[in-house]
Amino acid sequence: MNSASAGNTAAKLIVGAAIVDDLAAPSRILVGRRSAPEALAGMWEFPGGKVEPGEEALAALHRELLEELGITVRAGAELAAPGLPAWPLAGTAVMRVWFVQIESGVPTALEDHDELRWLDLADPEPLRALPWIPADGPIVAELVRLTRG
Ligand SMILES: Nc1nc2c([nH]c(=O)n2[C@H]2C[C@H](O)[C@@H](COP(=O)(O)OP(=O)(O)OP(=O)(O)O)O2)c(=O)[nH]1
Repeated sequence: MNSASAGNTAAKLIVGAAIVDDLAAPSRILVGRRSAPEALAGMWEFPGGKVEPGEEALAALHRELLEELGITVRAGAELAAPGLPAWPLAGTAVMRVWFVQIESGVPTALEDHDELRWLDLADPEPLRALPWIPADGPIVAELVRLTRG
């Protein structure tokens, strides 16, 4: 069993994507506003979703991005939680996040989102100011720290 599937046995594993314009020199990120369920509607997130039983984390990320946004991506480094195997979310859920770059497709809100937005990483205030799912706050802070240069 590898570390990705091991993480799935202890807690519900979610995967998310920090979709950047260029993995080598990220200057913009694409974020999504949830349309469902009702409790999360209107909040912004890293597109992604639940890892299915027996599924590898990165395979789940590719599947979710194709289903939700109609894109294929190249995955880069993990946006890791310092000192933790994954970012804690509400309840027992945890999330692993990877930087990805679009390989094909035009991102479109096909399901789970009602708005997608590209935001500048060099001017992170509008990014920070979005009403994120509360658990994502520390992830956004780490994203800004890593990409600000
Ligand atoms: N995708 C995503 N989910 C997040 C983030 N932050 C956060 O707390 N979550 C939570 C919200 C949900 O409770 C859970 C992800 O579930 P989901 O509804 O996106 O999963 P899914 O697409 O597989 O949905 P489904 O099969 O249950 O319909 O993780 C985030 O940044 N991205």
